[in-house]
Amino acid sequence: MSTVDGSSAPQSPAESSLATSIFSAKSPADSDGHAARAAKWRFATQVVAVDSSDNAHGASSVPIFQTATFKGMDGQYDYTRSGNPTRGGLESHLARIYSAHQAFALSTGMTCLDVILRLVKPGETVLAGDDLYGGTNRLLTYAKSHGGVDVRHADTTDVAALIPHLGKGNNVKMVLLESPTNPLLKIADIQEISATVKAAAPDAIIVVDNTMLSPYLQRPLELGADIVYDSATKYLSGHHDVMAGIIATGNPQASKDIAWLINAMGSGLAPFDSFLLLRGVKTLALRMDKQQANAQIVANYLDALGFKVHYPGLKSHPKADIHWKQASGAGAVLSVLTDDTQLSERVVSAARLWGVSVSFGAVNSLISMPCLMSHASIPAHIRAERGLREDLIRLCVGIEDPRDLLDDLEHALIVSGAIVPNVDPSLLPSDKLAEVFRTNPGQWGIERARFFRRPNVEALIDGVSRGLALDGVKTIDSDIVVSAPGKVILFGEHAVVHGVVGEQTD
Ligand SMILES: N[C@@H](CCSC[C@H](N)C(=O)O)C(=O)O
Repeated sequence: MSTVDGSSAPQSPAESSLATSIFSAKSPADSDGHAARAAKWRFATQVVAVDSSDNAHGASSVPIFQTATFKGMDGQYDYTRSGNPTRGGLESHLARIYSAHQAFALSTGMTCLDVILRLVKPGETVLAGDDLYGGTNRLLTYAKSHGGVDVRHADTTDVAALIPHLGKGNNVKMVLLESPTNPLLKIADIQEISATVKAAAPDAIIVVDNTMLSPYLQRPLELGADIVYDSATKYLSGHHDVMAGIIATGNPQASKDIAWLINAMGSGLAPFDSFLLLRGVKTLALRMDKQQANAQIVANYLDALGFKVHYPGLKSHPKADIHWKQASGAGAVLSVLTDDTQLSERVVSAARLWGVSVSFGAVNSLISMPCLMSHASIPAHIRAERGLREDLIRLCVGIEDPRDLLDDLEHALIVSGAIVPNVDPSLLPSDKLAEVFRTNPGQWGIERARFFRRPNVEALIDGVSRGLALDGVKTIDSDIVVSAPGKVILFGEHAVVHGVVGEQTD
């Protein structure tokens, strides 16, 4: 048969019986045991293998049904607030990767928490951790002041600390956990807490905010949680180009309640955002592997310099054993203390490749000061009570070349005065130390300085890539009092920096 241009080349797709057999757009028949084999696919395969068969034309990507309404009275869909095929395709995919009874896509992580908190009635109690995201704390505070819910906070790294709150009189209806926590990377034993709570308060719901690790690294539904939620703005989407949240439920009752609330409240994710999120989810495993390898390198580097680093991938983490019992990776968020708030502000303002921004989980690395940004909504006296220090810096590691990340971070540490390169004060008589600072214009406002011999970055990277834990280089702390002419002005959540930071003179 000749084609439009007169050539005799066969049409594509070929007009043959083959088109009705092996090229069928429908998913392969189960007669060949495909479903059983697919059930064994590993996570990195599952996230990519999106079932897009539920569409009229066999589109290999789930189509965007950018519509608010659907015609007729007896179809599967009538109104996108109640359901939409694009969002449905995303939710079916997410239910598979969470191994959930059902999954729901919402507009943000906080929308997820708002929906979940509505399962708690006035007079009932929510027991939450004492290190948790600022927005979570804000919403819990509102539920208490305006919803009549009794909200209590306890140290979830210590299961025994929860028990006094679980007595019948306390009417605990929900226990809300993060692990690792944002931003102190504290670890809660999800399985032990679930078992302890269910024994003391059988009707209580265990809810886990799993945003810091995603279902790739931690699966709370398999550890006893009833409901898991993620800010999908973070690792699930991975590119900071969509706001979204995911609720995954572990049982039919939770699914029924959550589905009812989302429809009633209209908090379902829009069709185009559902398409963007589904697109991002496909590379979750690939991105997270690279991001957490980079995070381990950065954590080892800062640990080697003698900084106090919070990261479950470090042997020094107090609850690393609990973490590795329930998670398969350390994640890509770490936090570090400089012992000096103004010094931390200078470090953050001197970073260039590390973007000064809230949020985490994207392919580009971010640096922030939680007390001024993501956790600014927690009152200062409560931050202090909870050990959330003003000088804390949070690092959210992306997929860049780790050498560039370390170069940029080290530059910021040097020009801010946090570290002094290649100076070993044990070789200098004490009266020479002040001279060292006077000749290093970046050494402004430092009450303490760390001297270090720069770790061998290539060895550091090679070590992490070969799974070796590197011992840190020795550092020497010296207490030096130096005048502090530098100024850094920060407004609210964003570091708006005005300051003059001297150039490092070699
Ligand atoms: N202005 C926002 C700050 C968002 S913080 C986002 C993310 N959860 C993080 O931890 O960085 C607010 O006030 O919530």
